[in-house]
Amino acid sequence: MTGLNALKVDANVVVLGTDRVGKSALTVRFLTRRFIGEYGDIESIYSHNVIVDGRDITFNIWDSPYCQDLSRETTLYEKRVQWADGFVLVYSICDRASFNAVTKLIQSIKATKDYLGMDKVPVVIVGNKKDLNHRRTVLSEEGRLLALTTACQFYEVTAAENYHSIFMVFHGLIDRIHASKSSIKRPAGIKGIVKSMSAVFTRKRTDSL
Ligand SMILES: Nc1nc2c(ncn2[C@@H]2O[C@H](COP(=O)(O)OP(=O)(O)OP(=O)(O)O)[C@@H](O)[C@H]2O)c(=O)[nH]1
Repeated sequence: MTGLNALKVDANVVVLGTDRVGKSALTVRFLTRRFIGEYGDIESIYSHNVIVDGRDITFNIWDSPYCQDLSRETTLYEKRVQWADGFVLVYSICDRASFNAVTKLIQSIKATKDYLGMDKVPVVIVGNKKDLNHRRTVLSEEGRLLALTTACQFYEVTAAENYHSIFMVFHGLIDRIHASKSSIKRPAGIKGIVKSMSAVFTRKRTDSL
């Protein structure tokens, strides 16, 4: 059973970014492989099951609208940070302000995690709307540098045109979530305590022979 459980991964992912950067487009593209032009202002949590390399992965994806004043919605914001195993932070390559907002979000996620005494959380930075290269105001190098200095992953994508790169975003994140979950040492349950106690006594008995 342990072997089977090791192949099951549950991942809570929060998608954040300023308005109109393509958060819903990206989420829906990953869930359905489709691009639907307009999505409305709905805050939703989607559940999506995929099997990759024999691993059964359940993504719970929280697509949430942006609130400029993070302090105004502190409780909800903290709730998201507590709930999340990982973040997808989206900006548009044609919108400098959305890129600056991602920089602020990284700092505020880190600060909230520290404040709540929680472990570091995996973050993927996504520059969307790569198809609008002629209107680009944020260089790829800037995204890459931000990721490098904040220990995040980085992708540039076009949610409007491409499924594969969106797939890479979520699967890159799941690998990191999996790694960070397996590195957390869980406190031994009662079974673990009984096991280690009996190991000590068995050793003693053998030692005294
Ligand atoms: N050209 C282009 N347009 C895109 C792309 N992704 C999304 N869009 C468009 O950008 C607009 C905003 O997309 P949404 O997915 O609604 O963005 P959002 O971040 O969820 O927006 P809010 O609901 O305001 O938070 C829509 O008109 C989309 O059709 C892309 O890769 N390329």
